[in-house]
Amino acid sequence: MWETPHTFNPQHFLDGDGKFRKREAFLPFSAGKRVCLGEQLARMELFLFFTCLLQRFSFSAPAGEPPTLEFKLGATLCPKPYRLCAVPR
Ligand code: HEM
Repeated sequence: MWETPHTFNPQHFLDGDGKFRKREAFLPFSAGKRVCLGEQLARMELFLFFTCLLQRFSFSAPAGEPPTLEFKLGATLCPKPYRLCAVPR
């Protein structure tokens, strides 16, 4: 389904021209009868939340602490604790 499932790879969502492409395998809000009723609200909130943050801060990994895709297994796959630098722009 995903070309490189264990790697951070934005190309999963980009076509040959670098434009966004929708992938049927991406189902954060589920599908069918039990699809999330709050999807549209959540999408608007996420857009506003991350736009505000990205307009105000530059984010980066602390020196010598590269980001990792390791996770804790539970009801969902939860990222392990990590540190992030948020520098006002
Ligand atoms: C990033 C935010 C959200 C994600 C990733 C998300 C994801 C999901 C998923 C995967 C389901 C299906 C669960 C299942 O299969 O049983 C679900 C169901 C549901 N979600 Fe969300 N959700 C989000 C935000 C919201 C918000 C903001 C609301 C309401 C204001 C909401 C209301 C609901 C309701 C009512 C259901 C049950 C639908 C049903 O079973 O008929 N969700 N959500």
